Amino acid sequence: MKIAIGTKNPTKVKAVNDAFASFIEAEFISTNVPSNVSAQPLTDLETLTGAINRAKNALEAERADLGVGLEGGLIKTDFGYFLCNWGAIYVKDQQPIIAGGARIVVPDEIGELVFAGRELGDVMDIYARKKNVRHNEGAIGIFTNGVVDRTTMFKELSNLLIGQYLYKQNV
Ligand SMILES: O=P(O)(O)OP(=O)(O)OP(=O)(O)OC[C@H]1O[C@@H](n2cnc3c(O)ncnc32)[C@H](O)[C@@H]1O
Ligand SMILES: [Mg+2]
Repeated sequence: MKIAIGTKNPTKVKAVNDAFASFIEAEFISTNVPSNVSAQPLTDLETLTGAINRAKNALEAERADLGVGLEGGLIKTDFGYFLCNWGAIYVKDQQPIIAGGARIVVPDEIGELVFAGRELGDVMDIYARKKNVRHNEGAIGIFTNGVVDRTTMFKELSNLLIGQYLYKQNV
């Protein structure tokens, strides 16, 4: 089976490889495809739509059997700004399989900059005085003191995806 992952971000690619390879034998290809939503999604619906679009676009771009999309966003609630993450598996002519990832609060100053138009990845680099946080521990890694990094978070999300995929194979 050929699996196309709609990103070149190493945290996402490693997460999907690690999670899926425990359960199915496949050739994994990572491919840069559009999410067809903004670079910085600001609602759950926009983030989820980005994940589904990436999965579908990856499948089509690579003529794969299965496409995977993972998307990160930031949402505003009455209790502050939260990281949000969504993922999708797309198989041709089937309803996408979807799953949500971890969400934690980030400081208001971060949320305000992102809602004013900045990308979270760029804001995090300035805030943490680091380079390329998005390809490493991620905002989630910074704000959990390294306990849960971006790869670990996306791996758990990928487990929710592959688990549902396997369940559906048997019904
Ligand atoms: O190459 P892609 O797959 O697009 O990877 P990305 O790091 O840009 O990730 P997303 O597009 O899924 O995330 C949307 C935006 O939110 C940022 N972002 C989301 N979660 C993050 C995190 O945990 N740490 C740092 N930046 C994050 C990210 O850098 C983008 O600006
Ligand atoms: Mg991006």
